[in-house]
Amino acid sequence: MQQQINISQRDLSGETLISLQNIKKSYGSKEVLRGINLEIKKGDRIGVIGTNGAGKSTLSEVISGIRKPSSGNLDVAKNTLVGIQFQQSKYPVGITVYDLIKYYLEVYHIEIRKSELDDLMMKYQIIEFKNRAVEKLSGGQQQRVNILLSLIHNPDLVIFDEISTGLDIEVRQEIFDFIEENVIQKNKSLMLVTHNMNEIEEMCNKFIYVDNGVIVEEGMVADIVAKYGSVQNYT
Ligand SMILES: Nc1ncnc2c1ncn2[C@@H]1O[C@H](COP(=O)(O)OP(=O)(O)OP(=O)(O)O)[C@@H](O)[C@H]1O
Repeated sequence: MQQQINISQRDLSGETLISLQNIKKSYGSKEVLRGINLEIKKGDRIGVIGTNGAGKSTLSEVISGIRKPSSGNLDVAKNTLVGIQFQQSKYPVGITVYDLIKYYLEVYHIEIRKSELDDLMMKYQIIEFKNRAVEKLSGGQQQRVNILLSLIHNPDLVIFDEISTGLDIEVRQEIFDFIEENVIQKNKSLMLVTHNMNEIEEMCNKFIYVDNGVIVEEGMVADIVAKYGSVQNYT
């Protein structure tokens, strides 16, 4: 049977950036998303919780537009820019950090002064290895590059998938401060896929709990904290 997929960029009502209705995604015969309904509004910071294999990364990839759903409706408000930091990234062999960043700047037509770019690379603590090939970096160094690239075009919605993997405490704090300043304080939207409940409490105002390809619970982080003392106690 032919499944119906509708993906459209259009004017959405109010503050809605992205709307998913009955989104399903299968890999072969395996149905990984089984009917997701979700509305992402301007300023929403949604923590995505769930067990391994629940479908969280697949959902992130569908929302970012990089993976096509098998069926359902995906509406994106006109001119919405999305950024995504993947859990695992592979770049062309031999390309340097600096050339990769310059490539992203060109693709998004972003004009930035050399001094600004140096400041940014300093903040992410990647300046010292900017001329090294990306595949030669450590996991944490690559993660810093991935996070920088997910935010470089100043997206309306940014999706982080296990953002803290490989980051030491000091770099993590720098990056979280940058996100606070450039995403949270600017009332932009974010989705944070994580197994770390403290991160959800720190960065998110909403949460969804994904189990076996469906959202089984959703609500406000403040309500969870009021009821259970912390998000940690809720899960
Ligand atoms: N490209 C793919 N081809 C086939 N199966 C896939 C593919 N990507 C993911 N899967 C399968 O889909 C299911 C959901 O995977 P997904 O990565 O979306 O879950 P997740 O909730 O993000 O898991 P985790 O917490 O372990 O990262 C898993 O069983 C996974 O093996």
